[in-house]
Amino acid sequence: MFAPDLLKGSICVVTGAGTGLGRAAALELARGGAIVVGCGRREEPLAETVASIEDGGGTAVALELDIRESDAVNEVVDRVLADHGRIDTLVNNAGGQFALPAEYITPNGFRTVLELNVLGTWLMTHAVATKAMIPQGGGKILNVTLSPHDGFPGLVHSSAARAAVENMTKTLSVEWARFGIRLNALAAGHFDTDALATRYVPGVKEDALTRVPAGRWGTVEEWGWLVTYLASPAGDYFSGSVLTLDGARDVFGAGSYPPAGLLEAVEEAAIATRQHRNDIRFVTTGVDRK
Ligand SMILES: CCCCCCC/C=C/C(=O)SCCNC(=O)CCNC(=O)[C@H](O)C(C)(C)COP(=O)(O)OP(=O)(O)OC[C@H]1O[C@@H](n2cnc3c(N)ncnc32)[C@H](O)[C@@H]1OP(=O)(O)O
Ligand SMILES: NC(=O)C1=CN([C@@H]2O[C@H](COP(=O)(O)OP(=O)(O)OC[C@H]3O[C@@H](n4cnc5c(N)ncnc54)[C@H](OP(=O)(O)O)[C@@H]3O)[C@@H](O)[C@H]2O)C=CC1
Repeated sequence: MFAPDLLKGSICVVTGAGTGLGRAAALELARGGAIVVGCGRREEPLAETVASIEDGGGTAVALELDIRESDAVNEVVDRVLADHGRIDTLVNNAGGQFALPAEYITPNGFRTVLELNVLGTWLMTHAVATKAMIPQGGGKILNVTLSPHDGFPGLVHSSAARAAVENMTKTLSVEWARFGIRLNALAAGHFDTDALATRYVPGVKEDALTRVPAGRWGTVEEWGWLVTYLASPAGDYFSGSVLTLDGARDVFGAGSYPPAGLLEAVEEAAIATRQHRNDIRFVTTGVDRK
C-alpha cells in the first residue's frame, strides 16, 4: 500500500504484536521500513510475527512484557533505547476484556480490565515519553480503543476503560505538545481477529456484525494501513484526535441489548453453582441468601 521507505529507520514499539491487530500493524510498519519492537506476554506468537517480518525482508525483534508491570515496562523501554537509541512511535495495542452482563462483573473482573487497558497503556506511555520521546524531542503514540463510543452494553468495564484512554490521549496531546509528542486514539470497530472469534460466546460475534452498516468485518490489513499512515510523515499533524475505523458502527450506536446468546450463556453457567444463584438473587432482589 505504501512506499517501502516511508518509515525507513523509524523505531516502532507495538504492544500485543503477536496476534490480530497488533500483528497486522507490526507487519505493515515493517513493510514501510520501520524497525519493529513487538511486545507481549507470550514468546511464541511474537516470534512468529518477527519471523514473518524477516521473511518479508523487514527488521523486528520480540521482547516479552506484561504491560501491567511497571518495573518490566521500564526495563523494556531501557532495553529498546540501549539497542536502538530512540523510539519514534509507540502503538499501545495490547488490551482486551470479556463480554459479560454488568450485573455479573465482580470487583476484581472490573479491576482487571481497567488495569490492562488503562494502567497498562499509561505505564507504556509514561515510560516511553519520559525516557525516549521527551529527551529526543518528539514522537507519536497511538492508543487502540473501541467503537461504539456512546456506551457498549455487555462491555461496561472496557467501555469505561477505553473512554479513559481516549481522554488520557487528548489530555496528554495538550500537555506534551511542547515536547513534540503527538498522541491519537484509534477506535476499532469489529475486526475479524482470532480473539474475536474464540474469546466470545458463539452468536455474539455474528450479532456484532448486524450492527455494522458497512455489512462486513474490518480486515486486519485495513487496520495496519491506518496505523502506518499515522506513524508516517503524512500523519504528522494529527494529535489529540480519535480516529474511528469501523464501517459506520459508531453512527449505528449501541443498538439493542443483549446480543444474541450472551445472557443465555451466562445464565446457564450461573445456575451451576449455588454462589452464583445467590448472586443473581441478590442482584435482582437485593436479598442476600447466605
Ligand atoms: C457484547 C459484545 C461483544 C463484542 C465484542 C467486540 C468488540 C471487542 C473486540 C475485542 O476487543 S477483540 C479481542 C481482544 N482480546 C480480548 O478481548 C482478550 C480476551 N480476554 C482476555 O484475554 C481476558 O479475559 C482478560 C481480559 C485479559 C482477563 O484475563 P486475566 O487472565 O487477566 O484474568 P483472570 O486473572 O483470569 O481473572 C481476573 C478477574 O476477571 C474475571 N474474569 C476474567 N475473565 C472472565 C470471563 N471470561 N468471564 C467472567 N469473568 C471473567 C475473573 O473472574 C476474575 O475475577 P474474580 O473471579 O477474581 O472476581
Ligand atoms: N478485534 C476487534 O474487533 C477489536 C479489537 N479491539 C482492540 O484491539 C486490540 C487488539 O485486539 P485483537 O488483535 O483483536 O485481540 P488479541 O487478543 O489478539 O490482542 C491482544 C494482544 O495483547 C496482548 N496482551 C494482552 N494482555 C497483555 C499484557 N498484560 N501485556 C502485554 N501484552 C498483552 C496479547 O498477547 P499476550 O497474550 O501474549 O500477552 C495479544 O497479542 C485490543 O486492545 C482489543 O481490545 C478493539 C475493538 C475491536
